[in-house]
Amino acid sequence: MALSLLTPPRALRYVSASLAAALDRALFSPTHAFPPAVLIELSGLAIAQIVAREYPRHTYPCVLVAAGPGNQGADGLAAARHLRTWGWKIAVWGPRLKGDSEQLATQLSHFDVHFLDSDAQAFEDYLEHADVVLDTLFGFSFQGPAREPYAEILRLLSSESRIEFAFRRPRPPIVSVDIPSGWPVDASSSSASASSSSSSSAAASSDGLAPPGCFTPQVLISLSAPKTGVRALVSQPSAALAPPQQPAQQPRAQHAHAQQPLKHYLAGRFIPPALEAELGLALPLYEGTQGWLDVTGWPEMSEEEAKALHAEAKKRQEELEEQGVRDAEMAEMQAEQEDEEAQGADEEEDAKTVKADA
Ligand SMILES: NC(=O)C1=CN([C@@H]2O[C@H](COP(=O)(O)OP(=O)(O)OC[C@H]3O[C@@H](n4cnc5c(N)ncnc54)[C@H](O)[C@@H]3O)[C@@H](O)[C@H]2O)[C@H](O)CC1
Repeated sequence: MALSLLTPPRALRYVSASLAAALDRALFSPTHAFPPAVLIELSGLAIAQIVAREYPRHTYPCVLVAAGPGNQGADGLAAARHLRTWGWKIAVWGPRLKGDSEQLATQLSHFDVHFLDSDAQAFEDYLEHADVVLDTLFGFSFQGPAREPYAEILRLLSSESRIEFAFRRPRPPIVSVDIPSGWPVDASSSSASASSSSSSSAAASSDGLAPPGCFTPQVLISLSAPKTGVRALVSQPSAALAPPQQPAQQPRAQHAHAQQPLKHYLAGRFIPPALEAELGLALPLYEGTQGWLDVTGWPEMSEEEAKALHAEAKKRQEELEEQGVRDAEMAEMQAEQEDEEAQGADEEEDAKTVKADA
């Protein structure tokens, strides 16, 4: 099959948790030299832009950010800072922030952000005020089942656990990053085979997509590449019917989130081409200057397409490297030629001076 990298298929290649972790390690390594804080900022900016696009401030003025203990929590805090500077009201629930997250929390403390107490009750109380929940609890390093205090937050977010609050405002829509928190990061092609990673005694979710005891988000933002654990969620038939480029803008009070088709975005436009080729990621092309891409309804890439893209990416990389070597050789030859010319001019000048002196 003849495929050109200029027109990659509108299809997605899923990665396992171990491949996602290998990608992170490579990006952070001296070879690629990305400090985690830089990638967290880039991810945070894209996440904030997507939240702003899907949930405009006039209708969804208050965002509750659930920040986990790892880098995903830091992504959420970076997004929170951007959203705050753009005018959203922000509350953060994040009981164990360390490293980059601690620094981001310090930054946020100067932006009039409301930090909730670390108990689950504080989170539950604030759910009544929030218009959107940004779920940045766990990313690809999650290994279920969730431990407290996170397990209780996941229970609060799962629709079935909200029945007792039916007389209150409906649960706000949830934006999840990489993997809805609580879901297994690695899964086969069917949601039925996804093992419970949260409350093992909970019933299956009402939409049949989420593993038992887990919630289904309205928006999913995959960073770098979608993880195998979201296959079933992303490929649900209603997702394919979602009109592209149309944000979900119903007022919060009427937000029938359970019926909303999932919006799926890809962000993380920072993967060096050589690394993409090396890991066989077969990433789609981003548009213009945007750091995110709406991939709602995109099907899974076939093995054949992935192999063809991988081969082409490798070939292109080799060509770039060869071109680089040729450019370097040309530059060296040019520099040598200039040196020789300069030396010749000096000798000519010296000869003239000697002649004049004589
Ligand atoms: N290349 C990229 O796309 C980038 C993605 N980024 C984001 O980073 C996360 C992955 O970050 P990492 O720190 O490796 O892991 P997590 O955020 O998933 O959290 C690990 C953290 O959670 C604890 N933990 C794990 N399982 C449990 C559990 N069952 N109960 C309680 N706690 C648990 C664990 O101990 C750690 O403390 C990725 O998803 C992206 O969101 C970066 O921005 C960089 C680039």
